[in-house]
Amino acid sequence: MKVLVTDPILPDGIEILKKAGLEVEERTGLSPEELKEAIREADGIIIRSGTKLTAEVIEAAERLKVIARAGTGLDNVDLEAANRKGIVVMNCPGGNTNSAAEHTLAMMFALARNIPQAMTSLKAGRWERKKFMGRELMGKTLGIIGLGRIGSVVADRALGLKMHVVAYDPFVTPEQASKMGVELVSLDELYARADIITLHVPLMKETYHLINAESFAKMKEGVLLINCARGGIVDEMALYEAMKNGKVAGAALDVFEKEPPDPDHPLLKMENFVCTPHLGASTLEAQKNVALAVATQVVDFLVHGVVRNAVNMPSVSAEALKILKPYIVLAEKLGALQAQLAEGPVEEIAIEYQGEVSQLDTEPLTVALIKGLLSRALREDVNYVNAPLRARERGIKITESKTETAEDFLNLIAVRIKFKGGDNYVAGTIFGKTEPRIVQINRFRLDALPEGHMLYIHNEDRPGVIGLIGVTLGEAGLNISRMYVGQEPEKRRNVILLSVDTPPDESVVSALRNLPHVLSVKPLEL
Ligand SMILES: NC(=O)c1ccc[n+]([C@@H]2O[C@H](COP(=O)([O-])OP(=O)(O)OC[C@H]3O[C@@H](n4cnc5c(N)ncnc54)[C@H](O)[C@@H]3O)[C@@H](O)[C@H]2O)c1
Ligand SMILES: O=C(O)[C@H](O)COP(=O)(O)O
Repeated sequence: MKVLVTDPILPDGIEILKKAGLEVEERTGLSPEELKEAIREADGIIIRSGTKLTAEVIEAAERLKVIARAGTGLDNVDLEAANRKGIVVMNCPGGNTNSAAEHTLAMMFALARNIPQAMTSLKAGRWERKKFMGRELMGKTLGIIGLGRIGSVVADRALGLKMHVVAYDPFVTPEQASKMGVELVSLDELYARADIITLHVPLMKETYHLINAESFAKMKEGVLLINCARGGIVDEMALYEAMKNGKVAGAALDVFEKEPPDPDHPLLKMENFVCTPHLGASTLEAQKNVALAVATQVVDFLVHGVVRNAVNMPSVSAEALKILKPYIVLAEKLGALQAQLAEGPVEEIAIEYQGEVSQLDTEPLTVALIKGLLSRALREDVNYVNAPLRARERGIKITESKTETAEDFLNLIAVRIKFKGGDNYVAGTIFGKTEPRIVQINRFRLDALPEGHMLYIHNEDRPGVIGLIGVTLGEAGLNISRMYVGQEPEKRRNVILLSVDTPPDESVVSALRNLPHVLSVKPLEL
């Protein structure tokens, strides 16, 4: 079997692959066309952030079984395309955490003491002691957005520097944060209080341009900004404007929306702009960790059939998978639904398996449910193997119970979650042998296929409301492919679950929210 390696990894990893009898083809710097050609005959591919595995490239693969990322971020892999082709996608989270955190600290010091600018000036023959007046970090407030693996290491080191640390992470509880010595605050409070802001969230739909003109307006005058997470989280043109008008006194980026950035990128011309070419994980230690981990994982999978750190596949035998698959899909969707309905960090998940499903091995279902729930927050860092661990790390209590009969269905998976300030109940079943259905959301009974872009609407049960919703969506060019209505007759209230062909944007959602008798509207992705 052949493994294609399209970004540099250390020879230690290559050795492991070869020793296991795998043929290795190392080809870095390929154009998309060359990549399509090279991937055609590969059984496995090892990448870092330099290789873009788009749907088109993945489609070209004829016998690819595994995509393995020597590192963390998987935003350069089209997961949907890999899922469609049944290709296992795995990463090596953790191996470069320390290096990425240390790079963030290096950026913070560089900004606070103008080190790169002062060095450039001195090398140009100048001696400008007055110009490069710096600031101390001790006593300053560091605002961390994303208190995961890297964010927590940055917090720990910053506390050692005697800084105050505040953080925003909607998926972390105040108790977990305070155990780290960090005060959990809202995003607006972080903007208002932080002298330095650093980003440690994955790049996904929800975090794209998270830092934009509006956010800069809420920040302190003279704030410093660091992004060692992913390009695209910061709107670079908005940053340029904020630096030009003095709101941001300095910024340090290790990552760019387009890598490498165009040479005439306006930020590259700013004196108070510090940058590195995506070096967060570029240390011998981190590269050794990820090279060894990625090669061992690929050998384990291709040679021994063992899956580790996969983000898109449960670890069950092929036989059992046939029976469990529809329930795995349902459980994961119930988890994703609960994650999107929750109004705060999840504290408890109680899962009840009723009827036929209670007789099966429900462990992979519970794991899939937790993965569905946590994927909203952790994306590439949660998989079928580590989902329970990640839930435990976050202090989420999980209970599982089974009853042999289900009142109205042959099988039912019911999930109640408690979050700060409330709880939600959802239940789903499998119709026939394979069709997942959501049959209850809180008090509302319905019969909905959980798939794609959906809108979850609460409304008063009055004539004409459904018509108005249809017209509003129609005027926005959104096609309703399915509609489910659940009723609560005593309170004359409905829930409506709509499937739409394309994701509704914020203007459509707010137009729906403003309709008479509509109580709430939530877009969902299932
Ligand atoms: N510059 C580099 O070379 C380098 C190296 C490693 C990782 N990274 C990047 O850093 C990112 C973070 O890595 P990690 O290992 O800490 O991941 P992680 O999954 O451990 O942590 C991410 C945190 O972000 C939080 N989060 C998710 N959505 C959020 C939102 N909208 N607002 C606030 N918080 C949110 C999650 O709850 C989680 O705690 C990776 O996704 C990767 O893109 C960059
Ligand atoms: O997500 C990661 O692991 C980092 O961004 C490292 O990327 P790299 O492997 O391309 O250095």
